[in-house]
Amino acid sequence: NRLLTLPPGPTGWPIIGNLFAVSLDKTWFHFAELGKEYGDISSISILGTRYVILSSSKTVSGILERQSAKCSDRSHPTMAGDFVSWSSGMLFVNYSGRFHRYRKFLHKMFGSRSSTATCNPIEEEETRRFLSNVLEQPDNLAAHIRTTAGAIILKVTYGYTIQPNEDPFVELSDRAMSNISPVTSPWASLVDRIPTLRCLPEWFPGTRFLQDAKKNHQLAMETVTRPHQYILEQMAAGTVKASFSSALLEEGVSPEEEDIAMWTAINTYLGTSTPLIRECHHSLILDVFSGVSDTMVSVIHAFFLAMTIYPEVQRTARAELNAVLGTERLPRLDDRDSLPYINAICKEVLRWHVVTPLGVPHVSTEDITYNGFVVPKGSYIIANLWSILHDETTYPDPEVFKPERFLGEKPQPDPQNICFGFGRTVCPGLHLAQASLFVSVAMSLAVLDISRHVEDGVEVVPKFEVTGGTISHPKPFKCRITSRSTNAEALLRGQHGYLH
Ligand code: HEM
Repeated sequence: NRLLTLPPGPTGWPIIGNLFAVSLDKTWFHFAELGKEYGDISSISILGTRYVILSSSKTVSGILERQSAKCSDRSHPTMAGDFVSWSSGMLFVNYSGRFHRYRKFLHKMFGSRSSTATCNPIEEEETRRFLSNVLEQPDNLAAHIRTTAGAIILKVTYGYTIQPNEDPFVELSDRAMSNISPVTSPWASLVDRIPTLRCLPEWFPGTRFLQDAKKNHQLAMETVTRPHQYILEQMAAGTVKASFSSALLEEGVSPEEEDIAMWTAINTYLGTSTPLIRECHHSLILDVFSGVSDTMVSVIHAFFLAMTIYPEVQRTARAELNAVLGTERLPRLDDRDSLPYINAICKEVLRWHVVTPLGVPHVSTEDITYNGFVVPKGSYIIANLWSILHDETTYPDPEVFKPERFLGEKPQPDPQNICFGFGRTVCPGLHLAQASLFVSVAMSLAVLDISRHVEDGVEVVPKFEVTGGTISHPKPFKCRITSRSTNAEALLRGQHGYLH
């Protein structure tokens, strides 16, 4: 149709297009500017690839949701996928039969609030352990958050309890992820563009990264197969604990399904920690799985930051906890429906600090038309979640942490419908993530007092600053954490029969 045009955007140079026009750091701010200048659907081109940026709920719903069948593919980076051997990873498989089976398995286990309910005791137990550790060593908050996120997901996925120090599985995945340099090297982008370069001989100058990639292959495969082996051994010995993997394998699966189950499990474990996602700009940096960049770690950290900056929110939350639960027990996941203010805090954390500000790019498998524009086949479609969740017409004073915006007669739109992505690739872990966040927030508020760090007798209000990258984290900040009351601490330690 001759009337259709590409979504508007800045004029680029021949061949390189807008290569040097896109800011690498916190690209979502730059894309938000594009949205203001060119409208809620805009586009740029880099080295022949078109990136279409959606900056409103309307465009996201019109394209990623209503035309989901045409735009649920992912990128297929040669280096990370074929070479370093993550090609079976969920974020790399094409929108195909294998992808559907991953989603089917994940949906079965985590597809609804009730199906994730089997994980509730794990979430509660690990959160109690987290709180005890924080009270013992409050200055190590960041490390405790990271350990807990890993502990929960390993137990949920494999029924495995991590060892307090130097756990072999954690160590293995950390090693695999930190060895990912061949994928992040600038050379990787060249191999992605010109896959035949992978055939260069080892003696060829500058090909060291190819050898490093080969070494990483072994490590990557071990990371995928070792936890799976652990489950099989536990099953054979009759000591297996209920988990995502055991539930799939105990049904009796064909070898092909077993392979899919193994990869689905690793997607859950590592994918939670950090989806391996392609950034959309020049150096084609891949933000990789690593304990450092982790969705749950990022959101729980943001909660502690918000409580430090906004003490009045803590006071209101405690009043609700006291009124609903009294002082005789700690909150549980069962209490979710009776604690509206705590739920509003969870929503506001997800809106205020957007963990994946640009989501995960979708790739179109055919031309898509929308509102007089054409999104050509093969385009990367990026939803600017940050722009949508910080749009001041939807969320007045977007930079202010205000849980009240989700209460009352006219609540503002629920950010959970945005921050987990859209369409057929919407985050399959969203129910698990919501449960984890609720239990951390409610139990932390019941047990801890989070206050500001005092320097020379003056309280320091931390700034809300975040890192760039596919998964954005709050920058390190100082806070003071103490026990809220001896009663709360006693409840945590089980003196009222709550701890088993
Ligand atoms: C606050 C926590 C989390 C946030 C903000 C988040 C966000 C996202 C987003 C935006 C996507 C891309 C959706 C799209 O294609 O539009 C995604 C995908 C994904 N998430 Fe999450 N996520 C979180 C927690 C989790 C958890 C707990 C799990 C594990 C069960 C998980 C597993 C995955 C997987 C496997 C994908 C890839 C889905 C696919 O390609 O089909 N995430 N997540």
